Amino acid sequence: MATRSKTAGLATRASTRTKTPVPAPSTGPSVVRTAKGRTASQTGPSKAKTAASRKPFVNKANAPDDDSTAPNIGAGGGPRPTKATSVERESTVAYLRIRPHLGDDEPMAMPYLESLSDTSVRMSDPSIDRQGGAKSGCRVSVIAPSSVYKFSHVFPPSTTQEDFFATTTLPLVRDLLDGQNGLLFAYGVTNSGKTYTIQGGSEPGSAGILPRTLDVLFNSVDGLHSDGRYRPVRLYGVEEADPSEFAPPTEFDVPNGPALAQVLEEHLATTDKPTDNTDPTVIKVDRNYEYSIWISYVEVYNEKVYDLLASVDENEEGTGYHQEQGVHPLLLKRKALTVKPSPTTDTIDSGSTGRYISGLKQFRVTDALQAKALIKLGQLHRRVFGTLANSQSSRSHSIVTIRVLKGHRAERDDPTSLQMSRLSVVDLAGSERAKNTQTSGDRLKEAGNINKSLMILGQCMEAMRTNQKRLARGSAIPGHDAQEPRKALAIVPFRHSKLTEILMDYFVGDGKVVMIVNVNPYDTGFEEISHVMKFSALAREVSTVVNNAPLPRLQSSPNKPGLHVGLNPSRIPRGVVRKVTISSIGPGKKVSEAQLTILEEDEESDGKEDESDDEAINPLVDALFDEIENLRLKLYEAEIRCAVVEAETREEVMKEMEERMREVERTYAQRLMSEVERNERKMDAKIDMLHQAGLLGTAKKPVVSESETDGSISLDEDGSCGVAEDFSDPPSSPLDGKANFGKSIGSITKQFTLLSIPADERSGETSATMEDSKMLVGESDENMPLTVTSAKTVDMDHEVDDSIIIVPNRRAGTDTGVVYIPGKGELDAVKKKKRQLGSKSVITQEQVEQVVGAMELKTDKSTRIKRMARAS
Ligand SMILES: Nc1ncnc2c1ncn2[C@@H]1O[C@H](COP(=O)(O)OP(=O)(O)OP(=O)(O)O)[C@@H](O)[C@H]1O
Repeated sequence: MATRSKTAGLATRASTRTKTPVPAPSTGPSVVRTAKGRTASQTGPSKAKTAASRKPFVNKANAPDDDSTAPNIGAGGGPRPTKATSVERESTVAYLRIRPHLGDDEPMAMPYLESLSDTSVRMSDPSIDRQGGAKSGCRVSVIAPSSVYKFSHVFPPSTTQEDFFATTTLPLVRDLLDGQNGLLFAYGVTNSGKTYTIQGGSEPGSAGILPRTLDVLFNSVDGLHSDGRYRPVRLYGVEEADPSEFAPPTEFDVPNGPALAQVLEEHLATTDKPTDNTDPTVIKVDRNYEYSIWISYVEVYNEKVYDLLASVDENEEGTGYHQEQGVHPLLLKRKALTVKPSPTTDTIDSGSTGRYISGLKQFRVTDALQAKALIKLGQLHRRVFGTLANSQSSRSHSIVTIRVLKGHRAERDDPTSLQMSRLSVVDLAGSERAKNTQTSGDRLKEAGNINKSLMILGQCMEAMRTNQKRLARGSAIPGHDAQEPRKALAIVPFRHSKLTEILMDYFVGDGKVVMIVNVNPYDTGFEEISHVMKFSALAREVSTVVNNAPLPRLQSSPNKPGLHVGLNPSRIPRGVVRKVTISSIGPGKKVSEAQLTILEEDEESDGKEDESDDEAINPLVDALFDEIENLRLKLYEAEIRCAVVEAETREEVMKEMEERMREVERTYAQRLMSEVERNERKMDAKIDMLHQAGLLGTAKKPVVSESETDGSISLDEDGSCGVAEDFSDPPSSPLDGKANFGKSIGSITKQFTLLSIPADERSGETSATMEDSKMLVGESDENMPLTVTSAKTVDMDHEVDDSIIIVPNRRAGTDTGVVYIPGKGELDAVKKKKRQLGSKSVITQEQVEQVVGAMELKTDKSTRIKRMARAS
C-alpha cells in the first residue's frame, strides 16, 4: 500500500449523535491520535494502557508509524480509528453492468445506452431524434437529453458472472483476507439485475458475487481455520465465544410450523444446486495466520433493521391475529434491531464513530456450503417477512457482512493480537421513485422509505464530496490554517436513514467502497436511469480512507446483554401485522401453500443503553437532535410533496402547451390553405388576363384600323389585337398556353398588338384602360426600356389587379413602387410597326418573358405552399 502524507486525510462532519464530550473534528481542532498501546514498549501513560497491558500482537500490516502524530481524520464524517500505518485515499469505484435482453417475454425497445469505450457510455433520450428535436408525441427529458457517463469499467451484457466477479469483487476479497474493510453495493432500478449480480442465477456458472466470495474465502483459508475461541462483536469488538451458543442454525431448524416448514424445505430442495456453481479461485495467504469467518445477514425494510438469521419466533394459537375462516396461519414474529454508536472501548485506536446493530447474530462458518446455506436461510426469511407480499421485486435492502478474524499462530492465546476486517455486500432495493411505482398504502410507505434511504445515501455522498473538496482547497493554500475549512464543513446526514447509519463506518472509518450500477436499457425509464447514472457519478467523486482495519480490543465480559435475540412472549407486541401467503412449486409441480401472519415489532425502546455507551448523554442535546431529526423528516416530506406537485404541474402545463401548439398549428394550416387558394385565384386571373390580352390562347388575325381622328389602333371585338401570325397548334387551355408560351413567345410578341393612346393622355398620368383586357400600353421609343406594373400595386404577391400598366422607363425612377425592367435595344417587327404608326408602344419579348416568368415562379411557389399545407 502506498504511503501518503497524513495531511491528505480528509474530514467530514457526521451528524452522528456522539455521546462523547469530545468535539467532532468539524467543530474543533483535528483529533490527533497515535497508535499508542500497540506494543508494550511504545506505550506511554495513556488510556490505551489497559489494552497495552494485554500486549496486543503487532503484525506488519498494523505496525505503528513513527510519524503518527499528524492529523488523520476519517473520510466521511468524523474521526476514524486512527492507526499509525500508511494511509491511502481511494475514490469510490463504480462499475456499470448492462443487463442483457431476456428474450421474447420482454419488450424490445431501442436501447438508449451506447457503449463508447470500456469506461464510458452515452445515454440519449429516446424521445429526441437525430436532429436534436423532440420526436412526435414524445416529451424530452428535462434531466439530461444526452450525456456521457464515466465508470471505472463498463461491463457489456455479454459479461459472464465469473469475469464480473474477478474484476469487481476479487480485489475486495483479497483485501478482506489482508485485514482491510470493504463495502460493495449494487444500485439500480427494479429488474436491472442487482440480485442476479449479487446472488446469481440457478444455471451452472451463474453464481453471483456473494457465493463466489464465500467460495474464494474458504478455498483460500483451507486448513487455516482457528479454533473459534473468539468472536467478533459490534463493529470492532472481540469477545470470547461460547461455541454451543452460537452454533449456526440449519436450514430445517427454521420455522417449524407444519405448513411453512414444508414449503421452505421444498423451496430449498428445488433451488439448491451448490456443486454446479462454485468458484475455484484461491488467494494466496500468509500461512502463519489462522482465520475464523463470521457471517451476519440483515434487512433494512421500512426504515427498520431485521436480523435475517435470527431464529423466528412462531406461535399458532392465542394471538388473536389469525383466526380466519377456519385457517390457522402461523404467527411469525420478528423484532427490529437498534442501531447504536460503536463504543470507543472496542478498539485500541479508540476513535470509532461508526454504528453497529445491537443484538445482531453472527455465525461462525467453516466451509462455503455452510455459509451458502446460511445465506439461503436469510433469503427465505427475507421473502417470508419482508417482501413476500410483493415477491416480484426486492423492496428492502439486504446486507450480508462477512467478518474475518485473523490471528498469528504463535499468539493464539492473545486475543488482542487479533485483527478484524469485514466486507459488506449490499443488495439495495430498486431505486425507482414512488411516483412511478403507482402504489398506495403500505406499498407507498415502502417505496417512500426505500427512496428515503437511497436519497439520504445520495445526500451523504454529496456532503462528503463537498467537504472533501473544501478541505482539499483549504489545504492547497500555502500558509492557510488547516482547521479553517473544517469549520465550514457540511453535516453528513448518515443518521437520517438506517441504511446510511449502518454503512457509515465504511465512509468515515476505513474502507474501500465499490459500487455496482445495474441497468436494464430496454424497458426502464430513461429518467430513472439518468438518476442512477448521476448517483454513480457523484459516488465516484467521494473518496474513502483505505487502511488496515483497526485492532479490536478484547472485552472482559463475553456475553453482553443485547447480543441475544430473544422475544419476550409476555410482552404485548407492538408493530405491524401483515398477512402473507407463501407458495412454492415443489418437485413434481406440487404447489404448497402456507398462510402466515407476520408481526413486525418495533425496535426496543426500553431506555436501556448498551453497556458500552458509557458516556453521559446530555438530555438537551439529545432533544435538540431529535428535534432536528423531526424537522428534517418534515422537510423531506414537504420536499417529496413539492416534487410530486411540481411534477404534476409540469405535466399539466406540458399538456396545455401541447394543446395550444396544436391550435396554433391548425390556425396556420388554415391560413396557409386560404393563402394558397388566393394565390391560385390570382394566378388564374392573371392567366385569364393574359389570355384575354391575346398573350395566351387562340391566335387571331388582328384587325388593326387606324383611326381617322387620332391615329389610334382599335381592337377586334374580342379584345385581341396586334399583328397576329398563325399559331399552327394553339393551346387548348390557358395553362396549356402558358406551357407553350416559351416556344411561341416570338409569335406572341407579334400577336401583342398595341393600343393607341390619345396624345393628351400619353404624357400625363396615363389611366386609359382597355375595356376587356384592361391593358394599357404606354409609349416608348426603341431604346427606352419599359416598366410593367400593376395599376394598384407593383408587388405581384399582393392584391390582384386586373390592369397592367406598361410605362416608359423614364417614369420608373420617379414612381415609387414601380419595378424597373431593363429594356432591350432591339425592337421586334411589331414595335417597329408601332413606331411607324407614331403613337404606339410595344412590349419587348424580354418584358413579356419577365412577366410570364414571374407568374410561373408564383405558380410554382403556390403549388409548393399548397403541398406543404396539405402535408401539415
Ligand atoms: N446479466 C444477466 N444475465 C442474464 N440474466 C440476467 C442478468 N441480469 C439480470 N438478469 C435477469 O433479469 C431479471 C431481473 O433481475 P434481478 O431480479 O436481479 O433484478 P433486480 O434489480 O434485483 O430487481 P429488484 O430490485 O426488483 O429485486 C431476472 O430474471 C434475472 O435472472
